[in-house]
Parts: sequence; structure tokens; C-alpha cells
Amino acid sequence: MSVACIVVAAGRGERLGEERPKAFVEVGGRPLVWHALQAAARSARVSYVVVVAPGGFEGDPALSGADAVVPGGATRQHSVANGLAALPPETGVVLIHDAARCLAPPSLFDDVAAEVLAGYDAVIPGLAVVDTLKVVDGAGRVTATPDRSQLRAVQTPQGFARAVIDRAHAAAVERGDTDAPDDASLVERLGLPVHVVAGHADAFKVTRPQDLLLASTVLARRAAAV
Ligand SMILES: Nc1ccn([C@@H]2O[C@H](COP(=O)(O)OP(=O)(O)OP(=O)(O)O)[C@@H](O)[C@H]2O)c(=O)n1
Ligand SMILES: C[C@](O)(CO)[C@H](O)COP(=O)(O)O
Repeated sequence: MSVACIVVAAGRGERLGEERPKAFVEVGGRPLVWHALQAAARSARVSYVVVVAPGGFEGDPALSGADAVVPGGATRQHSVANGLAALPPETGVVLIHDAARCLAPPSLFDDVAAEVLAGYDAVIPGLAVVDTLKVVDGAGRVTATPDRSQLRAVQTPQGFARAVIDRAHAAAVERGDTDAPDDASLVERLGLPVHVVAGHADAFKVTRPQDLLLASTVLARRAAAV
């Protein structure tokens, strides 16, 4: 079955605070989206990659390895929908990946795709959380302390049977949802199970300035290992 990957790269990156869109900020001399695209393309399972790009960046040389480039939308959910609309008809499995998780290794794409190919409709990588989390009300009062052993910090790539993710996004549009936190949450809304596999420490999301320092360190470690 054919596996395609959508790399969403159309966000502004407000929390990073750089001039240019976050996916085009460089680490190790290359834009974040270039690293993400390389990892997707190096996965043994992925045969087609669509990048969802911010306005004005569709022709950027960093995207030359993509099979297709489409424009982004106002929210991540809209950007993913644009990517879904651009998939070739033969696509049976869809991986959806954040350009911001630029150092997720190819093996993570392989692992997620393998589980979908094995029959799961929705597969997401997750890591145990390292902080104690609190539920807090509008007045800043703690209302609960969830059992940490049941929580996971989830990453991308998230993988789906194509028919399921198409249906999940169509249902979101019907409900009027526009800004889902992730794609798996839309599958959850259909009442379908979502399967969690082991995430990877390198699949962290570049969100704030200090994350760029971590990304540089990871790249240096990889360069030293070869
Ligand atoms: N309209 C949007 C918003 C986000 N994304 C992508 O979704 C991924 C995860 O989003 P996030 O890390 O929150 O990126 P931004 O929305 O750019 O960050 P911020 O919230 O700080 O502005 C990123 O790869 C981002 O480019 C997108 O393609 N289209
Ligand atoms: C999709 C995601 O990366 C899974 O952890 C995350 O939900 C994106 O969140 P953001 O609000 O766009 O940073």
C-alpha cells in the first residue's frame, strides 16, 4: 500500500519570534523544513511527500525534494486539509508531520507507518511526561493533578489509514471545528481508537528560541557519530 507524508510548514512561529516563518529558520545551515523533508524522504516506507508551505515560499529551493508543494491555511488543521487534498489517488496510508519537529528520525516514520500498515487506523508517537501536570481553572486555582503514568506527550509523524483521516477532517468541517490540536484528536471525535507507539527524543518541536540550541546540539551529535 502506498504511503504518503504531508509536512506542514505554513505556521508563523510566533513563539519563536523570528522575522521569517518558523519552518524557514535555519539550524545547521538549513531550514527546519529541509531537515523534516529529508527525514520523510529517507524513510523506507514513504514514497510521496507533500509540503504545505507559507505564502511566498512555495518555490523555495529548500522544498525542491518534495513531490508536491501546496499553500497553507489559516490554522494547522486547514494546512493539513490542503495537504490531504493534494495526495495521489493511490495513497493508502498518510503520515502527517510538523516541519517544526525537524529532527524526527526516518526510523520514527518507518515505525508509525508499519503500525498503520499492520492494521491500526490511527497511530501516534508518544513519550512519558517528565513534569507533574496540573489542571488549573480561570482563577489560577489547581483543580486536579492527573495521574502522570497515564499521560503521554504526543509527537508527529502521526499516521492514518487514508479513508479514516479524510473522514475525520470532513467531520471536523461539518462540526465547524477549525483548529484541532492534532490530527489524532479528529479521529478520536469519530469514536475510533488511536494507537500510541514509542516516540523519539529527537522528535521534539522547535517552538521557542532555546529549542534551536537543542536542535543544533542534536545535529552536532549526529555529525560526530558518523
Ligand atoms: N496555519 C498553520 C499553522 C501551523 N502549521 C504548522 O504546524 C506545525 C506545528 O505548529 P506550531 O509548532 O504551533 O507552529 P506555528 O503555528 O508556526 O507556531 P506558533 O504557534 O508559535 O506561531 C508547524 O510545522 C507549522 O508550520 C501550518 O502548517 N499551518
Ligand atoms: C501536532 C502536535 O505537534 C502534536 O504534539 C501539536 O499538537 C502541535 O501543537 P501546536 O499548538 O501547533 O504547537
